[in-house]
Amino acid sequence: MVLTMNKISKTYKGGTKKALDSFSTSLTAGVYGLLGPNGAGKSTLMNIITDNIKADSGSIDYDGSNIQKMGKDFRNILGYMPQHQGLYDDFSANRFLWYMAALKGLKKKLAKERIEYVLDLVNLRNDAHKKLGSFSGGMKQRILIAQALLNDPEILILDEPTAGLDPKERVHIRNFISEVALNKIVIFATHVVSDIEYVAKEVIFLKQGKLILQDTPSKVLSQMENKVWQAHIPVDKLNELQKQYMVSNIVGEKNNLVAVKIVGDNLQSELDASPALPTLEDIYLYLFNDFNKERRA
Ligand SMILES: Nc1ncnc2c1ncn2[C@@H]1O[C@H](COP(=O)(O)OP(=O)(O)OP(=O)(O)O)[C@@H](O)[C@H]1O
Repeated sequence: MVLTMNKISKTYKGGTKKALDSFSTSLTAGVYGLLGPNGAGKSTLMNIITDNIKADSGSIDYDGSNIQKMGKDFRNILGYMPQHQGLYDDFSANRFLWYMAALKGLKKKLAKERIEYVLDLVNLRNDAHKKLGSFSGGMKQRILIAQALLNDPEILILDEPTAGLDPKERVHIRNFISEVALNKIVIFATHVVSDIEYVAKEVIFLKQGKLILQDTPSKVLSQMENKVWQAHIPVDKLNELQKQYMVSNIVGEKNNLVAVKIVGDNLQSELDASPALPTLEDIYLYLFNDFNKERRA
């Protein structure tokens, strides 16, 4: 089970910059967290893998076969949960899944089995006859993941599956994703770094269409030593500090002091700071904030 992307590039009609710029990687079973700010190219990449849009150049192979040539055979092993999927509010969950199963071309007997299976998997069996319009945000996300799993895909693509969820639902969904990922390639695109910190086998950072870093969370964290610092400063210096540095965390302390976590290069002497343990979120800020660019310039 290997999905290989070879130098994929895409510029939209009328666009001046590349939405994807020679993107290459190789994915095997497990969860890949796809991280990047708005406009980094995440949706473009997912739309190219799912064949919703065509790349200008480059190719994608699955187990050595070109996915364009595989055609329907590739679509049959793909599950996709798009970011903005219109839900049919008047449909019951059950009817929605039957409808999606028909679109995927599942035969009636198999569709019945799979619908029962996915309803159990996402813990919505008892709500299957309720209208989607009455579902909570978390239930809606779960039914959308369920439809992506109807064909038991080998490749599962999830575009912001935890958007708009409360912390409990969020933990529930991500645990569920790591469970189903045991024998699937899962691409999990998100802005919420903490969602993938604990479930991703590898994290892929995408910036302006380019892959800038891909590694296991622990290796990414270890590469970022000496980029995250902590200092204790008087509270009245906080505003000034935030104008000059990327402050990732602030905690009030006694005696008008605040403990701050700051992300950036060589801050030890400048700020009388000591090294702090980085989180993936700190690394995201380091890679995507403009403070470092300005400071390096
Ligand atoms: N249909 C389109 N036509 C023209 N430009 C587009 C189109 N879709 C995306 N773009 C541009 O391509 C670039 C990549 O966009 P893309 O939607 O892939 O990013 P993203 O990482 O998914 O962003 P977000 O997190 O906001 O969903 C952006 O500069 C965007 O403006």
